[in-house]
Amino acid sequence: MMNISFQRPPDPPQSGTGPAVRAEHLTVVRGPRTVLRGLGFTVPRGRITGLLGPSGCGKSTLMRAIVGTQAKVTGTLEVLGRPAGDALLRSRIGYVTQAPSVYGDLTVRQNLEYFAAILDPGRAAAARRYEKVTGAIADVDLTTRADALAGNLSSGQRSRVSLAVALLGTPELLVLDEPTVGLDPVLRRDLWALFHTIAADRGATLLVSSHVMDEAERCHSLLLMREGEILAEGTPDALRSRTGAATVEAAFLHLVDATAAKKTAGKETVR
Ligand SMILES: Nc1ncnc2c1ncn2[C@@H]1O[C@H](COP(=O)(O)OP(=O)(O)OP(=O)(O)O)[C@@H](O)[C@H]1O
Repeated sequence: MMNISFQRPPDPPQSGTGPAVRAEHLTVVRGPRTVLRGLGFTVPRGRITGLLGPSGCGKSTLMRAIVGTQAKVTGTLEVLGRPAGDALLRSRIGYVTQAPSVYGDLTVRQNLEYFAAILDPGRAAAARRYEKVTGAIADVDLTTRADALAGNLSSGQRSRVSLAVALLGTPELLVLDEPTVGLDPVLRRDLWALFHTIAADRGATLLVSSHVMDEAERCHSLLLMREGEILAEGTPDALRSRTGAATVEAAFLHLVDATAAKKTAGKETVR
């Protein structure tokens, strides 16, 4: 278990200039479907932004577009001041997919050493790599399991190995696709505390997706998504007060109803 206690999100220092991510008229087509439709939003730097919405609404597709691995993206998508997918962004972004990308037949340390050698190759860098790997393992609280085979870890522990890999490059932007899915409440709390430590200590920007609305309260700002569209963006407090709702989940439902009513009214006017 990670040795960090959770507190209400402090405001970390802002780093860089301009938003970490800026989208305008962002559209993504997958197969025969338009999965994201004309999105416009920003992700502030140095903060934790939650990308929340029900399963299938397009969160993973949006994250893939941001990290530059999604085809058929049109519109404007700027990441850390450059066009998404720009080669210069590769070392500045850490991306953890839903399926932990670790080698089950290597130990935790060997997994990290493998990726560290890609990022920082050569004998001369061996001491630096050792320090980075040891630090990343400690960051995700897996020091006591460093010599365990990744294939023998729980799914939550494997997710944390993936996160440690993403931390190796000291990324400015960390994109985490549903990192807490399937974790017990204690691990979930500890992982969120780790996200806050990363944002506060490194000034990193975190974009974290979840389909669980109660994770909203752990974020500095939110993007609420549904059916390929952004319903709203802002702080949890702002979203609650804008909708008069007591919780972000209630605010989400309010926005869903309001959007549906607007669409119906639009259709009636067109007829
Ligand atoms: N390769 C594909 N071809 C066509 N449609 C796809 C493809 N992959 C995903 N989709 C569709 O795109 C939509 C968005 O999927 P996406 O994985 O981005 O959603 P999500 O919000 O991340 O879902 P979850 O929370 O379940 O991971 C879904 O309706 C899905 O069926």
